[in-house]
Amino acid sequence: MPLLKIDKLSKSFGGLKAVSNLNIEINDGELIGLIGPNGAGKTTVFNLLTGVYEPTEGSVKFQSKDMRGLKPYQVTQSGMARTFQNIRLFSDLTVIENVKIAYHQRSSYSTLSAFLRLPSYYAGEEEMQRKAMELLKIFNLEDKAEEVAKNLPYGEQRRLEIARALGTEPKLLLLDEPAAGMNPQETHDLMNLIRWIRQQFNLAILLIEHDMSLVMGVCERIYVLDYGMIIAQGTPDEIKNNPKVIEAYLGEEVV
Ligand SMILES: Nc1ncnc2c1ncn2[C@@H]1O[C@H](COP(=O)(O)OP(=O)(O)OP(=O)(O)O)[C@@H](O)[C@H]1O
Repeated sequence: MPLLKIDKLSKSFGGLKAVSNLNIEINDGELIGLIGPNGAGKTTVFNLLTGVYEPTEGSVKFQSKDMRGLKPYQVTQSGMARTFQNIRLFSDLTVIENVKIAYHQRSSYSTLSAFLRLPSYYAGEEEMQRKAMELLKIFNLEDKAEEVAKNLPYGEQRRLEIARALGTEPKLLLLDEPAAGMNPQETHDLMNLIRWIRQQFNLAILLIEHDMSLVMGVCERIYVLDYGMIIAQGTPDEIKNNPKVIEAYLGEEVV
């Protein structure tokens, strides 16, 4: 069984079919791209996967489990984490608190032990602090641990958002335009980071991105959406040379 199986998924908003008859499969550890013009339906796919929207039709199976009706926090607990096109951090909390919240979503100690401040609560807290610091080190943010998130430069906020998503220990990470607003050097560093994360954390990644150097550089397979429908899928080379994709999205200059 694939890690994720999207089967004939559709979503309508009134008369608009934002996603139409979508079929996608992702296996363990794959790095997959989802590209297409503005308004093609890419973020809607993420919202369908993460329980923000209910599908109009079709199904999503993740680790063989039917995801229908799950709330976003239940989707996170089941092992799928995401970042957002417009960064969504807890902007008034510190950097480390942002990551610890993610671990709390997965915490092993009970609410009762937290309430009663039992030893298991303190052990859990210490463990979380340690793990959160480790993550911050990986993302080169350990010196910023006690800074308020909103005071970080843009590129660091993006990295923190990815770190926080990883704190929930996902098997599938959904990245929505992680390179948006980054300069070429930051985008290049992000490319290496994405590759490294996949290996280090042993997870699959589904990446929405308009920066073609990033998508073509890291993805093994790419799905192309246009008007809510998949118009092509294949390796980066196949996608670059697909006439339908060139016409709908890439233009002549990429070829
Ligand atoms: N909650 C909503 N209500 C009504 N229409 C919506 C809603 N969410 C998305 N849409 C519409 O669905 C279509 C797909 O939008 P979506 O944001 O998924 O596209 P996208 O491919 O992510 O675009 P972009 O690359 O610009 O982020 C658009 O026409 C959008 O206006």
